[in-house]
Amino acid sequence: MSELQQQSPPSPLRILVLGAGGTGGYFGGRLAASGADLCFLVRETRAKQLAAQGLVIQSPLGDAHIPVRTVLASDLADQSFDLIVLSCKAYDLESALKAITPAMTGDCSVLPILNGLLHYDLLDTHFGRANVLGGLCLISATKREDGTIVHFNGLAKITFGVRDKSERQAALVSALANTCKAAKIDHQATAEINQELWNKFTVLCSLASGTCLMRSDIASIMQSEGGEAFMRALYSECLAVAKAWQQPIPEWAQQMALAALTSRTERLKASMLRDLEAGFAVEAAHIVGDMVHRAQQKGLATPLLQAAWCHLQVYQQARA
Ligand SMILES: NC(=O)C1=CN([C@@H]2O[C@H](COP(=O)(O)OP(=O)(O)OC[C@H]3O[C@@H](n4cnc5c(N)ncnc54)[C@H](OP(=O)(O)O)[C@@H]3O)[C@@H](O)[C@H]2O)C=CC1
Ligand SMILES: CC(C)(CO)C(=O)C(=O)O
Repeated sequence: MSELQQQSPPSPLRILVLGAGGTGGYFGGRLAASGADLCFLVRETRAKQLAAQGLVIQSPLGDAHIPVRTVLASDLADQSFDLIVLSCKAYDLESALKAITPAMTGDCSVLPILNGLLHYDLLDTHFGRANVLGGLCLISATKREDGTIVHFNGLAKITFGVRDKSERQAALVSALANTCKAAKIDHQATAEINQELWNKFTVLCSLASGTCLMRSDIASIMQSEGGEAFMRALYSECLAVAKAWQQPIPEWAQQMALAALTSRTERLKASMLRDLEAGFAVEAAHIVGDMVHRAQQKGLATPLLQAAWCHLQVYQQARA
């Protein structure tokens, strides 16, 4: 546990989770199951589903069937929260921001757990940088059509922290860490969230670009001639972008990333590929497009990322 957890937190934390999908449903469900003061902000179809059957999680870490509280955006105005966890897809950000705005009163802060970085500009503009924590999660999970949250492996970790020094936010981070601890959720309250965000952005962007271009998981890519060199070259392009943006990826994080990106045993694929295989919208602009644009702004050539970005745009055009 980090030094941030030493401070005295507001307790119990009143949490609103926007979205009860793969990530929000999993982590919010685990928190609710432990007795946390938590409510899901959902749309009508999901509200009906959750009212009828509760939140159902299928996971190697334990199946669960949890009665949960929900609220619609139209009924949010009179309720107050300490923390809003934002777990929508990037392409839903505009509607999500509109939905949570009535609840962003008093000392309430927002913790996004989306992949990527671009949403921070939007959130800072809407709610003020001092009210926006940094967050990410490591998990492979999806919401099935029947509403069940299916978690694919044993990894389910959430990482969060204060982006700038702030005692108020440090206390909130500390309270959230305690709440996660009580729910036995693997979590990390970090003083280095900006670095962690770049560590994840670079590995996720490589994984999404590589697995979406090849329409296959990492272990299969490794079986092809040049597959490992391809994944390493993709990651190198992302590392160069991180360095140019003054957030070089530390050696230990590079080693961990490369172990995952070149694993011969893990059938690892990005959630973006799962969405693409299902014919759904993808967060291409938010992840791969953003990395390419950041490279361009620093005068860097990223031919492999560019190929993935073109490929994903073509998918989106065909889908439209
Ligand atoms: N799934 C994974 O394995 C991982 C995903 N991530 C990242 O986490 C983020 C979320 O992904 P994931 O949880 O998979 O996404 P999902 O699509 O599974 O869940 C998002 C949920 O947000 C809800 N939502 C969107 N807009 C609104 C709104 N205006 N009001 C209320 N609810 C809303 C959707 O509701 P509705 O059902 O009504 O559409 C949906 O259920 C993404 O950035 C993703 O890249 C990160 C790590 C792993
Ligand atoms: C890399 C991974 C699986 C880690 O959570 C992820 O974030 C994603 O696929 O979206």
